[in-house]
Amino acid sequence: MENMVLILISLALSLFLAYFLSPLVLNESHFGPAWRVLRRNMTAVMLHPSRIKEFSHYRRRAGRVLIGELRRQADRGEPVVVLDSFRYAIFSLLCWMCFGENLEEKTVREIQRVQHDITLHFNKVNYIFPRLWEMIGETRRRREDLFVPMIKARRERIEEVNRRGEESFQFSYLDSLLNLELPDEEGRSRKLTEEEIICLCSEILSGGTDTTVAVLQSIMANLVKHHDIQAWLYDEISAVVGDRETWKRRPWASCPFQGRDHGRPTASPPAHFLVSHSPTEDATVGGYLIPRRTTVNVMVTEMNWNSKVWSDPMEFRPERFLPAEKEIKMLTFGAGRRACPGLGLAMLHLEYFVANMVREFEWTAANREVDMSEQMEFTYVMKTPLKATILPRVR
Ligand code: HEM
Repeated sequence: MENMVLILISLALSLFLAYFLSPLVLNESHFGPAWRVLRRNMTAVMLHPSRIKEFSHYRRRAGRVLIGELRRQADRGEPVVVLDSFRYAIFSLLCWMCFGENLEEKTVREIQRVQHDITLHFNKVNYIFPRLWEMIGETRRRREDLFVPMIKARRERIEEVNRRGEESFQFSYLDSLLNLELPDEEGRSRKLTEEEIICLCSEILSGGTDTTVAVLQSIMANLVKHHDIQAWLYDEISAVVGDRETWKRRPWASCPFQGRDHGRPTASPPAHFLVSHSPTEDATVGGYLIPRRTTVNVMVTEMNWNSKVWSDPMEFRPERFLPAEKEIKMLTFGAGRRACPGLGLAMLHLEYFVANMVREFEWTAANREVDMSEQMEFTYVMKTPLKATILPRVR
């Protein structure tokens, strides 16, 4: 009887979540088999390494914004609290990549507020917030009010570019979505609706911001804590700066960023679980049968904390990721067909921002202890945001 009640409650909760959140996110079940076309568009068009290179001027601009903001805070002679500056820099960069225009700060901040509220609704759903439906409706309207004019303007801009035969036109994710043809059930093709485009742009903004920001803050906290490693990294950066090829030949310079398959130099990744997975056929893993359609939650943090897999798993020891030592023992970005498509971009952004911040400033702790304990928000974040004293380096 008790089991029956639990099953009914779970069912009701699932329907509730599906119904209430569907206006904000669209998943594989919304698109059916056409979802593969979208995934290909994201990995092979938007996030392909050659495309990522094209966004380098946005990266430089975001880097300047971040360093400028940190410098302003440091000039006041007070310790800097870095979280908001990190979040704004990463978010603006993703916004420019998504919408293709150098959006003004005011617009970026408005989009940031809407995206933040969407994330908040996800968290509040856990407590079945009474005004949830009303709030979701309101957030959805605000998001539409912001995104629809940008979509329209972009559509017109593309038409104008085609008419004039302009060549130098900066690609954006939005362009790829406006171009896309999805197969429908009758074998014809269709364009994406405005609502679908909004949700897909929103997905990349929320998927790429809090995750990267959580890792960025944790890397900087570790460099503040381990001054010797920061000094070593500074020497490496100074030796290779401006020379991407040399950087590539000196893999130890990238160690704090944990190579391709990792993502966080501390013991836990920003998501403690992957998104739930489910095998389409019976499978056997490590001698255990996983029946078809079982919900599988992969506890990635447990892997990182496992002392049978890692020696001193809680220690910050970037050298463990030197190529000679490196093995794939983590699933920070997931694996398989639903693995994170933003892996390459996230690693690049982390390298870029950390390298610039270490090159510009010497970082020391503002408090005696850097508290590395975590708490759950959209991702796992530092419970006490990093506060540091930064001194411009004399070059
Ligand atoms: C350090 C940064 C990041 C970490 C640790 C991270 C981690 C993850 C993880 C664990 C998943 C679920 C994978 C699975 O269940 O197998 C995921 C999915 C996803 N990530 Fe990331 N991510 C990061 C950055 C990014 C960036 C920069 C973007 C986009 C620009 C992005 C976009 C996405 C998207 C769209 C999905 C959903 C994929 C799907 O449902 O098929 N992520 N990420």
